[in-house]
Parts: sequence; C-alpha cells; structure tokens
Amino acid sequence: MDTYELLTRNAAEVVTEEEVEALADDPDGKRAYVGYEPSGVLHLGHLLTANKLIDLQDAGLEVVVLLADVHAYLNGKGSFEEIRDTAEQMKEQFLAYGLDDDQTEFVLGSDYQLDDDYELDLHELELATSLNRAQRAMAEIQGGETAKVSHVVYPLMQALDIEYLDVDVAVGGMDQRKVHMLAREELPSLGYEKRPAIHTPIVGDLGTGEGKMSSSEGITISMEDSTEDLEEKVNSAFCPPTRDPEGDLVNPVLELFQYHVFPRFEEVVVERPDEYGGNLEYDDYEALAADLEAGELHPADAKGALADYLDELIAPGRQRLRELRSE
Ligand SMILES: Nc1ncnc2c1ncn2[C@@H]1O[C@H](COP(=O)(O)OP(=O)(O)OP(=O)(O)O)[C@@H](O)[C@H]1O
Ligand SMILES: N[C@@H](Cc1ccc(O)cc1)C(=O)O
Repeated sequence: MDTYELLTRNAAEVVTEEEVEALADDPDGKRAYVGYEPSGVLHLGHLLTANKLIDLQDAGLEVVVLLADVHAYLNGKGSFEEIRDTAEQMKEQFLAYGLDDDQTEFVLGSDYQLDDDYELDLHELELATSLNRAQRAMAEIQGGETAKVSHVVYPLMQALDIEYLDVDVAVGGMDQRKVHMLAREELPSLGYEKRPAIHTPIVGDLGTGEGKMSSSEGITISMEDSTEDLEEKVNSAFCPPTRDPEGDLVNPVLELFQYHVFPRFEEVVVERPDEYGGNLEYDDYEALAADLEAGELHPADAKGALADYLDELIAPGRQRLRELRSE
C-alpha cells in the first residue's frame, strides 16, 4: 500500500486530496493530531480515529493526542478536577490499544490554552467569527443542549489548537468537519497557514445501525466490556444479510469488520465446523462482505468471528483499566 493510500484508507473525507498527497510525498517530521474530550472509557467510535493515528504512525508521521480538558469543561462534562483525572486513564487506554509510545506525544489542553498568546489569538478569532458560524461548527459536537457562550468559544479554540500544536494535518470524525473548515478559513486571517484534514466515518449504533455509536445511548462496545459482554452485544447486533440497494442501510457488523478488524489483522478466519463447510479465510473486507451478501457466510458465523477479533483488540486496554482501578 503506498503512503497516500495508508493516510487515507477508510477515510470518509480528505480535505484536500492535493494537500494530503503533498504530505504523503514527504511525511518525515510531519505531525498529525486528534483531540479528545477526556472521558473515562474509550469506545469503538473513539478508537476509529485511533486506527487512523496508527496508520499515520506507520506512514512515518509523528502523532499528537490532545487530551482536551478545557474543551470538555466548556462542554459541560464535569468539574475541571474530575476531567483531569480521566485524562490519564484515557492516555493509558490509547497506549494499550496500540499507539506507539515513542511516536506519540500526549498533550493536555490546559498546558498551553491558558497562556496569554493563546488567549489573545482566541479573542482575535472571536472578533473575526460570527456567532452563527461558530454555532454551526459546534452543532454536531455539542449534541443538542441549549447553547451557552462556552459552546461558541469551543470551536474557535479547537481551530487555534491546530496552530498551537504545530501540526501539519488535523484528524477527526466527520462530526468535526465544520470546525476544521472554520479553521481553514479563519487561521489565515491571523497570519497562520491553513492545514489539511482527514475525517473518519461515524460508526452506527450496534443494535440498529442508525445514528452513531455513543457512550450515552444504544449498544456500544467499550474497553470496559468483558469477553462475555462483548459476545452478547455482537450477537444482538443488527446484521441484515444484504446491502441496501440505495446504500442507506448500515450494517454495523460489516462496519466494524471494515474499520476495526481488517486494518489491524492481515487475515480474518471465520471458524465453522466441517459439516457447515469448514473455516473461511479472508484477506480483505470486500471479499467478506460479498460472501455475507451472497449467503455464503451466515451472519451468526460472521458475528462469532467479529466478537473474537474485537476481543483481541480491546483486551490490553481492558486489562490496563483493571490495573488502574485496583491501584
Ligand atoms: N460512533 C462513532 N463513530 C466514529 N467516531 C466517533 C463515534 N462516536 C464518537 N466518535 C469520535 O469520538 C470523539 C468523541 O466524541 P463524543 O464525545 O461525541 O463521543 P461519546 O463519548 O460517544 O459522546 P456522547 O455520549 O455524548 O455521544 C469525536 O472525535 C468523535 O469523532
Ligand atoms: N471536538 C472534539 C474534541 C477536541 C477538542 C479540541 C481539539 O483541538 C480537538 C478535538 C470532540 O468532539 O471530542
């Protein structure tokens, strides 16, 4: 796989292709970042961006993980102290998941976002941006509660982070795209360069395939799930045997194979007793999806394999969480 393919595989959007091609041509010393509001336990939605960070590390980029404590505070996620406490747990889970310790810089937002220079740039950005624009950028991130002043400061700070963390590309789920667009438009007015962005898809709720997998509702697989919980959740997942001709019907089982399993395993083996045709082996996602669609692969067998591979992916993080909690 060439570097551009590695940087962009499984991305829902790349802004712009030319700019990311330029990065792919010369990745040495280049930096990428994702920011996360610290929350106790990571779920497979969060880990989708982590998979992209692992791709970027494999391509030779340095990776910055912003533990966005000030942002979480502005978004009403708890007291500052509570949030700071969960940031360390989050870092440990990312490392256990497979981010390379030597190639990853973990930064707390409050380490630089309270400095004078940052504050003054923020105020300049506040002057340059309409309320309406900031609210639109925040709409998908905020999730619907009444807007507070903090909710319009938030996306402007996120835009400034791209400059202050000195990154060459911003990475995030599709829900972050409007903030990245705002940053591309407004950073040049402060004399800073605009940077490209890579956006990863949003995975659907496991039970329905609709909306987004979220820690607050629906069926979510997280680092906390035991092997048994995970099997139970995957078994109850929505898994229509055919793809919708309009392309609207999301199959969360296939999504998890595509975005989580195939990027991390060279080959996927679906175990079946000989009387049902014996094991099936796949080295790419399309072949597995085609077999499911053709009825060659039964949803129950696909789910069994999915649960095993996901378990292997989350086991180190689950173990680390248990250790942290018993300390
Ligand atoms: N279902 C998902 N699929 C892909 N990425 C996701 C998903 N859910 C969250 N993310 C990513 O994880 C980060 C944190 O998002 P967010 O805080 O909305 O998640 P959450 O913990 O599930 O929150 P909530 O419980 O409010 O839905 C964002 O960068 C977002 O892009
Ligand atoms: N907006 C991100 C968190 C974030 C905060 C600051 C950033 O610079 C980047 C990302 C989220 O929804 O979780």
